Amino acid sequence: MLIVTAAALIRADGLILLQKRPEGRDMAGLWEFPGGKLEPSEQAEAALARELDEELGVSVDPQNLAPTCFASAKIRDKDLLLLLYCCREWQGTPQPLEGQELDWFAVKDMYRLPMPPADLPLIDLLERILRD
Ligand SMILES: Nc1nc2c([nH]c(=O)n2[C@@H]2O[C@H](COP(=O)(O)OP(=O)(O)OP(=O)(O)O)[C@@H](O)[C@H]2O)c(=O)[nH]1
Repeated sequence: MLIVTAAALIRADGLILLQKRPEGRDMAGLWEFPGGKLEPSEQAEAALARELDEELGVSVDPQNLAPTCFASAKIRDKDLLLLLYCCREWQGTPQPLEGQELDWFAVKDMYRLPMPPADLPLIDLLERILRD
């Protein structure tokens, strides 16, 4: 089972940061939430804070990562568990440190973006959670 943590970084105006997977990588061209796989015996929030630092150069206190929703999917015969956290407080301005494109989106605009199949149920859940 592959466990992946991902973050919806939510700006004061409500827009959420997504990154576009660069050419040459698996699922290139798809927009995804920043994050990545857990390393062996790594704690989930610590892993996500590490990924956000590596990918975007932002510093996040794991306490500011709010568990929000999850999705499970099969990717090339591997079972993936995708854990989505919301985060409204971080230090630094997100930078595309891995050659990815970055942009901010309203949740309702994510439906028309090409995203990994595992993310589709997350958008729906996220929209409902942020509305309530
Ligand atoms: N970060 C992130 N990964 C996602 C999302 N949706 C989704 O299916 N994934 C998948 O979860 C896995 C995350 O792995 P990763 O980012 O650590 O690794 P990678 O495939 O980019 O590269 P790597 O294996 O060389 O480290 C990838 O297979 C990715 O396609 C998402 O919204 N955010």
